[in-house]
Amino acid sequence: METAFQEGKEEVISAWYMDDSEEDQRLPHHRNPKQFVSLDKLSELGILSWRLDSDNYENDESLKKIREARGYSYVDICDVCPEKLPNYEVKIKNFFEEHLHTDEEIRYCLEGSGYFDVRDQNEQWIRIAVKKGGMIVLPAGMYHRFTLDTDNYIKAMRLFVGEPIWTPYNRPHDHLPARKEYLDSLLKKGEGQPVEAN
Ligand SMILES: CSCCC(=O)/C(O)=C/O
Ligand SMILES: [Fe+2]
Repeated sequence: METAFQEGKEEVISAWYMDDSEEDQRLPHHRNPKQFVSLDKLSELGILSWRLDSDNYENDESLKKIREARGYSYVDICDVCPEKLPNYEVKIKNFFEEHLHTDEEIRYCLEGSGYFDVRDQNEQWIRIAVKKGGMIVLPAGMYHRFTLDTDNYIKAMRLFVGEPIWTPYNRPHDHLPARKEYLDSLLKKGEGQPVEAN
């Protein structure tokens, strides 16, 4: 099974700190100079990632192993683009509201691309670009948001343990047990304390 980063192959998952401009959410929003974020840093924040063979997702042993190991019994596929997603404008607006879920958010990009934005331990936005073949898991209780990029299309597999619960809890929902458990997990990894600026 491949990690999301493979030497010599195009990255299917990359991440960077965002600027704070109000420009179109679909733009990359790099800082100047660019400040990339490693997959190790994402993993410290509780985010898992893999590179998978999206042309063979129906018979992919690596995907089967991940599903078995993590109990991802539910799968569906959703197209996010103006032509295919009913109620597109409302949904796109809702995806980009900062929110959390009480379960993991598991997405596997089969075609197209998109941005998942998360916050680091200092509340700074990190933009995670997911392309064809990239699969990510955002932990339960982690605030995040999603937007398409300027290509305006993603075909994503959504996975879940058991019957899916898609409810987004818009920020602030800090009293939820899932939020507390997420913050505790960061503390245990030594990631919970804000880093003092010099
Ligand atoms: C790429 S799937 C659409 C985004 C989504 O389902 C979600 O919950 C974003 O936070
Ligand atoms: Fe979400």
